[in-house]
Amino acid sequence: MLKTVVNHYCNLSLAKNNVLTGDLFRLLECLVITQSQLNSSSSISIKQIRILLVVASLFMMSFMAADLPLLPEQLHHDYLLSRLGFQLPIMFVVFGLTYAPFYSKIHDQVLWMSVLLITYANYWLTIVCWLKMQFSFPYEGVLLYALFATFIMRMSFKYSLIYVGCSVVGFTLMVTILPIYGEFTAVKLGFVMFGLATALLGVHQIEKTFKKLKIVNSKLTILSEIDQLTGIYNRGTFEAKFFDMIKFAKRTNSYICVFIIDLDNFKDYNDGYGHLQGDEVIKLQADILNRVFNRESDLIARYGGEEFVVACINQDDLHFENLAQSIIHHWQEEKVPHGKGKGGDFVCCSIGVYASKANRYNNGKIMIEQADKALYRAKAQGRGRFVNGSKI
Ligand SMILES: Nc1nc2c(ncn2[C@@H]2O[C@H](COP(=O)(O)OP(=O)(O)OP(=O)(O)O)[C@@H](O)[C@H]2O)c(=O)[nH]1
Repeated sequence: MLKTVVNHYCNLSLAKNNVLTGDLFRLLECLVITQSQLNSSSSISIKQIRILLVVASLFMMSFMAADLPLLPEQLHHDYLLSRLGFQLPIMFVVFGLTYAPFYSKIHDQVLWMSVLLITYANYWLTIVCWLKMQFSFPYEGVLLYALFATFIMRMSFKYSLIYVGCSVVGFTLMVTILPIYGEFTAVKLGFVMFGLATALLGVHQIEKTFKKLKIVNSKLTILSEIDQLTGIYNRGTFEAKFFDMIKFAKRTNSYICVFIIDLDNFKDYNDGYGHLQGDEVIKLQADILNRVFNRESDLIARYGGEEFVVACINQDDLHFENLAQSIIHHWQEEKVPHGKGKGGDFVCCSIGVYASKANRYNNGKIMIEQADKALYRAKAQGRGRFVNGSKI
């Protein structure tokens, strides 16, 4: 793809027959476009912005080496003044601004203002070159700056529109008031307008695609993290978040409590009432857990089938048993009939609890194993109860 774009642009450059900045300019244009296409799916970081500013400054300096031998000597002073006295310092100022803590909030505004100033410094140079020596300074810089700012530096569509508008107005006034490009004025004006409009369209397309990607991405995240039946976390998400909880508990010397909750005689319930009705009971279990564990830090997940897991963090281990009792109590209040099975009259669950301070000997895996053993005991003791594994 890079090869196709380069070929296309090199052919264009030959056709245009503009000499001052030469093929280097065109090659950079190609790279700018290709790079933008490749990078369009991610947003730009402050570190990348700094690197790009350095790259842009280096390119600008290399253009000077290419441009100066082709310019009449009488224009060297103005050329250097525009590049070294104005354009480069603007880039240094932007570079410095990136260190401000609020920079990411003003990136778009800083970008469009600085690129517009650089563009107008180029217009000033073009006018001076014409007035002093009737020298037609090429217009490619206008396109190059626009492409760099919009695609590579990721100016938003709104600011790209403002920038392109201001840039086109300035260029149009300049080439219509002064006959810098003579009989080619209309062609060059058309080329600049078409080039900038293309850039604008490209930014619009990228932004649109980006928005769609974000929506799809958030949907995918929900699908991969959440259990579809109950709307609570799935096992994978629980394990990832539980790992973070353990680290936090170690740092703050807090207690962590793991509850493993399993519906009693659920096979019988399914056999008697059907799978769809069984699903409703599973949803109710999730609902009860949401009611009992309502702190932001509580982790509630469906561990698999009719088994659930909850992890919570606390400064002491006193109230964990109350929470387990509260789950049983909620089921007793719900009075969901279980008459068709060999279990009790109403649906209930068994719970294994394990509370401990997290440390080297008591990591997440061990805590879950201990809670699981406690659950096994609760089942063996007759179901519809909890067993505190930390007290065994
Ligand atoms: N309706 C429904 N049933 C499920 C789902 N996932 C697992 N099950 C059922 O849950 C039942 C679990 O049965 P068992 O593991 O034998 O346990 P149990 O009958 O609850 O007995 P105890 O755990 O010993 O009290 C099986 O019949 C599974 O088919 C689900 O998503 N929906």
